[in-house]
Amino acid sequence: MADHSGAVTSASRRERGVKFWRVTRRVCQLAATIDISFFFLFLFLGSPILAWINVASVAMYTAAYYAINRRQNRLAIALIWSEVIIHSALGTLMIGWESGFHYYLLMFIPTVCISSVRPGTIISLIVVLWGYYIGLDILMWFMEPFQPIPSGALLGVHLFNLSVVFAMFAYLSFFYMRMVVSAQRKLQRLATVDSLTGLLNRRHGSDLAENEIARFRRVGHPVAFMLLDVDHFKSFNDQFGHGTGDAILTEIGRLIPAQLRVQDIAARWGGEEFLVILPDTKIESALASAERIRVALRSNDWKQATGESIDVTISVGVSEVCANDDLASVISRADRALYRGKAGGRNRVEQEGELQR
Ligand SMILES: Nc1nc2c(ncn2[C@@H]2O[C@H](COP(=O)(O)OP(=O)(O)OP(=O)(O)O)[C@@H](O)[C@H]2O)c(=O)[nH]1
Repeated sequence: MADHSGAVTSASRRERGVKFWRVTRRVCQLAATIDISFFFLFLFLGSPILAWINVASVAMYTAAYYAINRRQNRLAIALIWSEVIIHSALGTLMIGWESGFHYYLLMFIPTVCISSVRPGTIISLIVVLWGYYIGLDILMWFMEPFQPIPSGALLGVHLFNLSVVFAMFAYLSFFYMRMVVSAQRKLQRLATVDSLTGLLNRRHGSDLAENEIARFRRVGHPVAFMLLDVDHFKSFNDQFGHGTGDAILTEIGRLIPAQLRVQDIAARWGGEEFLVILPDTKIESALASAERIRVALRSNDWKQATGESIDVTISVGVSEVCANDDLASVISRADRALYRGKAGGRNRVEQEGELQR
């Protein structure tokens, strides 16, 4: 089987990138809105310089927003970094460390970590940020702010800045958590599901089959197995092409579970071979299920599913787990029954040991 892991990794990286830029665009909108409210607040407080700094900030966030829309991502990042670095420094220098403008610098830590840059770059950026933050802190120990505002207003600005940074941290953490959970789900799906049929893949099917055999040993509830194989499948490939062959397998992946109970487990076992595990099922009921599947395939509208006027049939071998069975032995009995079905003319269900139909 071809190794698609490289393609999968780059696809998930691309998707992570798309989400990252979507969030960054939202952050630009939010930051611009906050800066507009700061403009009016500082005008009200009689600090026109600080008010006009916020106008410049709104312009930078708007430019960054449109840069992301035009996929000029480097420009967008440069604008956002510059805005936060300059604005937090100017706010601190003008009205003091207590203004809390420096908290915005801390936002870079999660932002840098969830962007797609290399670990070495992340560490360097965080070290530079740390130096800048500490430098600003030390500077403010030795100098008075250029344009102090009344202490009540200073407290208000401090609390507002602190709250915004809290909210942004929460938002980024939530976004990151959602990204991790969705990546985990995708990986789990890739590791357990057959991409063509949507059924479980062989490895996961084997694991669940082993579990059922272990459960049989523990509690003694019956477990039945079916091996299903498409008849003359090669001829469909040869006559109509691999695409039609794939469409047949996909349709079978839809038809088999439709005939099963929720607790039954269907897996793609090989190319055109499927395994069904029926927990709490004696062989008689398993034969009835197998027969239902056989009839459902036989009477399916294959023209609609594949675009070709074809008849698709399957042969099925059924076995039931007995004492001292392992996966190999119970599958091998189903396989022998399946082989008898093929030898007996195909399109039939066979039980281990004796002829069923
Ligand atoms: N289109 C398609 N073909 C597959 C896939 N996996 C396996 N095959 C083909 O399935 C065919 C299986 O052929 P055979 O093992 O000879 O079996 P058959 O033609 O079904 O004959 P019987 O089982 O004896 O009825 C081979 O030609 C494989 O190339 C797949 O994912 N897609």
